[in-house]
Amino acid sequence: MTMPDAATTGPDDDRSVRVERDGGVAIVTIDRPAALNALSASVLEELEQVFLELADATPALRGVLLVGAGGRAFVAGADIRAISALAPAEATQLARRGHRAAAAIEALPVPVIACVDGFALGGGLELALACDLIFATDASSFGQPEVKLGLIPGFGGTVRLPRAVGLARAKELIYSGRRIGIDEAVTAGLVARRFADRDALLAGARETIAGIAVNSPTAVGLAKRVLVAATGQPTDVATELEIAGFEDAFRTDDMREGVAAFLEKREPHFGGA
Ligand SMILES: CCCCCCCCCCCCC[C@H](O)CC(=O)SCCNC(=O)CCNC(=O)[C@H](O)C(C)(C)COP(=O)(O)OP(=O)(O)OC[C@H]1O[C@@H](n2cnc3c(N)ncnc32)[C@H](O)[C@@H]1OP(=O)(O)O
Repeated sequence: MTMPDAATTGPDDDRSVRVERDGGVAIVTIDRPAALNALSASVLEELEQVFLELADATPALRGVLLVGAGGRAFVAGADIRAISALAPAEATQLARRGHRAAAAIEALPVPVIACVDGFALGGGLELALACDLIFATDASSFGQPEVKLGLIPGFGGTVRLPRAVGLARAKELIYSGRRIGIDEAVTAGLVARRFADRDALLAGARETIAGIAVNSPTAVGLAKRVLVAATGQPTDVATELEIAGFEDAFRTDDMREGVAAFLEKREPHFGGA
């Protein structure tokens, strides 16, 4: 898939996942508003491909905003119509496809911000949890309602939701399947920043990426690699992962530049190598 820029995507574009580049920021839009951006097999495949290809755009790429089209939902879950036709083995295959898309997001060495405006449910919340940060508008709601369909989360919710909100709250949300609003989502630590509306949300997400982009791209990428790999691991395993990342930082030109700039009392100029 070639990486289209804003000029090559338009209303008649049949992609379910669109990518627009704006300087160092990529905006990835899931565009199935008639189904509240529900995740189909092709959306999952496109998401994985998009994020794998964005890896080739670094270090010029400094951050990604993941958004849902239509103004009512980020993503309202896996496509229930499609799920109804699945055999168990097919469901497993598609869940693995979803996990691959999440892995591609976590492997991208730049911050990915899920910009939620509306519903983030089931696979939609799980997709947001694979991102580095969840920012949301006051109109947003979140939940893992799979048990209401006789299912369980199949896209990492039982792995990442406890890490975000703690095991007890994750259990209550997954067992009850209830939706929570923005107040509870912020209190629970699920949402990092809230905004009055979509414009403020996207502006705030860009501001956060700009604030990170002044730092060494290699250091930010190494920090993400360690945080993704180490979280949830036993302490001895996690500390070894951090030590390996710390050692890798000493092999970078950015580290030399950062230390030299401090000692020479000047601003660093990081090349991302
Ligand atoms: C072969 C392809 C397979 C693709 C599937 C991929 C599976 C693998 C992916 C990884 C595994 C994911 C595992 C995940 O954990 C499982 C799930 O996500 S299960 C789904 C969880 N989500 C939900 O249960 C939410 C369902 N939606 C609702 O509850 C409501 O729609 C709402 C969000 C509360 C909004 O309600 P309303 O405002 O009343 O709006 P409508 O209900 O009328 O919705 C408008 C329109 O959108 C359609 N729609 C909404 N959600 C989905 C959905 N999840 N899948 C498909 N379609 C959806 C809804 O049917 C309406 O359409 P219309 O009737 O107008 O045609």
